[in-house]
Amino acid sequence: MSLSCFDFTDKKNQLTLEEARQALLQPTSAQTPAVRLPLQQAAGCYLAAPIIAPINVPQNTNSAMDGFALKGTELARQQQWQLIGESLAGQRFSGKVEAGECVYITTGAPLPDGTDTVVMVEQCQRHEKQINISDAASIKPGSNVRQAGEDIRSGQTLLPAGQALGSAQLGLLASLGFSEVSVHQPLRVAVFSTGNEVTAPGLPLPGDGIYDTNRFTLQAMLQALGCQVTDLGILPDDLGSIRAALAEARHRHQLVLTSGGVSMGDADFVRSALNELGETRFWKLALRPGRPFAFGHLGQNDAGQTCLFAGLPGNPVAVVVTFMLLVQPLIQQLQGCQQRLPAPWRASSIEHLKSRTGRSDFHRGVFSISSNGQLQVKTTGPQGSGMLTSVHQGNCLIRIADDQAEIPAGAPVDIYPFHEWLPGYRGTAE
Ligand SMILES: Nc1nc2c(c(=O)[nH]1)N[C@H]1C(S)=C(S)[C@@H](COP(=O)(O)OP(=O)(O)OC[C@H]3O[C@@H](n4cnc5c(N)ncnc54)[C@H](O)[C@@H]3O)O[C@H]1N2
Ligand code: MOO
Repeated sequence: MSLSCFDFTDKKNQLTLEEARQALLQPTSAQTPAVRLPLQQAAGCYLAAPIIAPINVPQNTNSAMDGFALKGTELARQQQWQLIGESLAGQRFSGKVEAGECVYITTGAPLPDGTDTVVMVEQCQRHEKQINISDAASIKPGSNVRQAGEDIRSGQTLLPAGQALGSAQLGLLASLGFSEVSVHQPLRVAVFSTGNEVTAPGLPLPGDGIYDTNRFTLQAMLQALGCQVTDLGILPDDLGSIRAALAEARHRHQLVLTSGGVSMGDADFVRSALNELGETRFWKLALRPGRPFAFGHLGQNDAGQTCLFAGLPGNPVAVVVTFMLLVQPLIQQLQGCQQRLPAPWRASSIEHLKSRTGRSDFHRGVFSISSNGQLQVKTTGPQGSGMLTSVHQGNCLIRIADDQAEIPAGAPVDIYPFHEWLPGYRGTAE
């Protein structure tokens, strides 16, 4: 559908999740530039260039155990060896080992010339310079040895451009000797909450107030995606204040997120401010929770770049769901992530689930493996979009698709596991 002729007042003409994703991702393919960061600051970032291994890992063929290094073919025909020296991790034995000789070796030390096998100390008896191995014939030549380059070969393309950097990848980079890495610049994202009732935690709660939840869920999710986040506090329901704050924020950020004030109420000014400063690309989704969701841009920032904008709904669960399904893929694309969105899993629904055709419902669910090994799912209970405990108690979203009015008990349903979809996910203690 053409977005320029999209009728925002037409209730039937809401974008499906897939249409919204397409609209979010296509026109905004520009990725953040490459920067070099120390490994300690690169967690969550995406590689700007492939990583080619400059060395073998391990560098040398070395011992996997503390023991005695010898020539493996000798094990079949003798039980005694002459100890001629030692090879320690960081201090190798530089001589050559001849027939009938062995060298004491510690884990990680390079194998001396003339040896290819390590026998663990537990399998040997030592008498001065003589080493006896009673059951030598049962030990396989080549045992307890790690070959040079067996993990990473010099010249190998180890990681592709666009790879997300987590603990394993940062460890691999360090193992190759890199102290810095070229990544796409973390996206600078500003976060506001809006609403006269919204109260900062730590302050007394007014009689008609509600504590601000969304700035904190949003910041945690953004940080887990490696973004550079600015917390810009809470804005009142006032067009002038919202417009001024957004106009200011666009100069130092590439993306601005707000929550609340994006629906149909008299105090919902976010879209008006968006239209005055820049443009609304789309608003309103066939999605629950998450129907009021505005996406567009706030005009250009100081560097002449367009500052993108997403106005998320106020309800705390709608914030998490729309972030997971829409904002996250946008951020990943902007930060240079090459990985595709994970495919949903198929699980059997334990419960009868109801929805309405023409929109996608996302319930919070708990998946598990049944006694006969089948993936099954049930909801967390009541599904109000203000009930954030449902996200804490769940481990997935259950999707009741646009063309489904119900899911009978026992029928298959798509689920979106939080460990793949919810940035910064931590499970319940159970
Ligand atoms: N006539 C209509 N009314 C509503 C519609 C609609 O389409 N037509 N949509 C409903 C849906 S669905 C949602 S979701 C909400 C979202 O509306 P807004 O984005 O304008 O959000 P608010 O009205 O400002 O707030 C909704 C709800 O969330 C609470 N809230 C807001 N910000 C925070 C925060 N930072 N932390 C915690 N809780 C927050 C707020 O107090 C409200 O209870 O609109 C429906 N109405
Ligand atoms: O669609 Mo609202 O986003 O139910 O919470």
